[in-house]
Amino acid sequence: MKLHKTVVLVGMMGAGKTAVGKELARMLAVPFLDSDEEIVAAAAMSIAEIFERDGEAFFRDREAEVIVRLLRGKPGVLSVGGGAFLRAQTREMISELGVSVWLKADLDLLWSRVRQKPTRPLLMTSDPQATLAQLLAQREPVYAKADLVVETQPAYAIADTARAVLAQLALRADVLEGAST
Ligand SMILES: Nc1ncnc2c1ncn2[C@@H]1O[C@H](COP(=O)(O)OP(=O)(O)O)[C@@H](O)[C@H]1O
Ligand SMILES: O=C(O)C1=C[C@@H](OP(=O)(O)O)[C@@H](O)[C@H](O)C1
Ligand SMILES: [Mg+2]
Repeated sequence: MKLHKTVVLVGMMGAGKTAVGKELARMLAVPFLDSDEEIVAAAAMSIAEIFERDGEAFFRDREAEVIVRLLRGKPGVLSVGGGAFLRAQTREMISELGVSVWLKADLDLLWSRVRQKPTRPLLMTSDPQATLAQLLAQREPVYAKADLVVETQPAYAIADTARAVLAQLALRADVLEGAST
């Protein structure tokens, strides 16, 4: 298999972008990149600490820069933070240099995943479940602009979802050559 463009996984917090992206990169034998991990490593601070010290706008600017830098590298799998695709300029860069895949999940599944880890600053509210629901409603129309959509299901293991993404990519000869799925 030969990957011609970086595959960018977009979607809500808890959709599994980071977990599925790692597995997909392994299946494709290409590098795995995660914009959050890059920002955390460069800042030597957690995402929550960056939000607290420098604010969300600062984080969003760093996120946009990191994504463009990673897109210019050799093709791989790039999982971005849930808010990254909201920025029009970032969407344009992704559509120019990569292929976007929306990992779509419903509220119950997202909540079951994110409630276990209090690491996401946007959910540090008095009612994080309601906040998640609001963000999902606001963002779904934007995620729908992605090139491809893969629905994640509660019964799917990480590898099952990665295989579902691979099957979508295999339909696009301009993205992935020689897939036998
Ligand atoms: N079938 C599955 N698919 C994706 N993630 C899963 C699955 N089962 C459990 N998870 C877990 O859900 C959590 C959220 O996934 P993560 O990859 O961090 O999402 P995101 O990067 O989209 O916020 C992680 O702890 C991940 O391991
Ligand atoms: O949805 C968002 O705005 C965010 C999602 C997070 O990444 P994940 O989507 O990987 O959880 C992280 O970038 C930050 O907490 C903001
Ligand atoms: Mg992630």
